[in-house]
Amino acid sequence: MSSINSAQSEGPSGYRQAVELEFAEATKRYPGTDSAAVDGLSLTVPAGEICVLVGPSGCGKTTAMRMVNRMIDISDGDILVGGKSVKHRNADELRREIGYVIQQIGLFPHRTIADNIATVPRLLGWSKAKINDRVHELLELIGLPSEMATRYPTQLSGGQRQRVGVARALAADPPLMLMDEPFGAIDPINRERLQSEFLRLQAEIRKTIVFVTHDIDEAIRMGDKIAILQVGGKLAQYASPSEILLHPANAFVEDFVGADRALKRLALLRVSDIPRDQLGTANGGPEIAHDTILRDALSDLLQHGELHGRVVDEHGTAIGSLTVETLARLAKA
Ligand SMILES: Nc1ncnc2c1ncn2[C@@H]1O[C@H](COP(=O)(O)OP(=O)(O)OP(=O)(O)O)[C@@H](O)[C@H]1O
Repeated sequence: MSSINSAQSEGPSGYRQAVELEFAEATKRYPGTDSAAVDGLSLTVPAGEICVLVGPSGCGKTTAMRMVNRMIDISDGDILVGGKSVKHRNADELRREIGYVIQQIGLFPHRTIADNIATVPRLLGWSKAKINDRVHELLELIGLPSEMATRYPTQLSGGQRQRVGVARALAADPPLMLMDEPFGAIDPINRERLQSEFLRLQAEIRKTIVFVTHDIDEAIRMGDKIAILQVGGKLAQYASPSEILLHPANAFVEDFVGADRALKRLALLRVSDIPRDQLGTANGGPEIAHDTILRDALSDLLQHGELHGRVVDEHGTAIGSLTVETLARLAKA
C-alpha cells in the first residue's frame, strides 16, 4: 500500500515488523505508598494485536502502559519489547520507537499540523523531502485533506485533532503503539467513527497496540484481547472479548462487563458467522442481510414483531431462516 511506503523503506526487509510485548510480573509501587499501583502483571501481547487495558478508575491502567516506554520506572518484574527488557534501553531511544497517543493535550499548539506529525522523523534526522512525503502520506491515511498540513491544532475539530495525534504516533512507523484513552474526549457518535476508522487502519498497518480505556464497550470493540484490571493493579482476566463475555473469570469481571453481556456478545457476531446448518429453511419474515450484526438482526425482528426472518446472501437469494430462539441461544452459547 503506497501510503506507508516511505516509512516501510526504513526497515531491513522494507517493512517494520510489529513486535511482541510481554509484561513479566511487572510491578509498580509509587514512593510513599503501601500498596502497589500495578501488582505482578503478567501477560503477552502477540505482535500485531490490540490489547486493551480496561478497569475502574485508579486500577493502574495508565501506570501499566507508561512503564512500557519508561515514562514510569518499573519497581519489580520486567517488560520485554521484542524479547528485550525495556529496563536496559536508553529511555529516549525507546520512546522514539514506541508511538504514543493520549487524550486531547497531545498536539503542540504553536506548531502546524505538518510540524506536529513530523516531530519524531525530525528527531530521527530524516531529510526534509522525506518528512514532507511522509506527512502527506499520513494525512491521506487518516483521511484528512492535504491542505490541513498548514493549519494549527485549534483550527481543527476534536475528532480531526485525534486523527492527527494518531498520525503523529505513526510517523516513524513504530512497531508498537501505546494509546491512552485516545478517543475519550470525543462525543459518542464521532468516537464510534474514529474507532472503526482506526480498526480499518490497523488491518493495514498491523501494529502491536496497547490501548487504555475505562469503557468496556470500547474495549470489546477494539480489543483482540482485553486485560481487565482490578483496583490494586491486579489482573482479573486476560482473554478475547467473546471469551470475557461468555466466561467472566469472577464476580468482579461479571459485574464490570455488565448485565447486558448477552447483547454485547450478539454485537460481536454477524449472521454469516452462524453455521448454515443452524439456519432453518427460509419461510418468510423480514429480510435479513447475511452480513447483519446479530444484535441488529434481533432488534429488526422485535421491531417487526416477528419470531423469524429470511436470511439473504449478497445476491438477495434466500439462504435460510434466523429465529429469535437461535439468537437467544447464541447470546448464551
Ligand atoms: N505519581 C503518583 N504517585 C503516587 N500514586 C500515584 C501516582 N500516579 C498514580 N498513582 C496511584 O496509582 C494508582 C493507579 O493510577 P493510574 O493512573 O495508573 O490508574 P488508572 O487506571 O489509569 O486510572 P484512571 O482511569 O482514573 O485514569 C492510583 O491509586 C493512583 O492514585
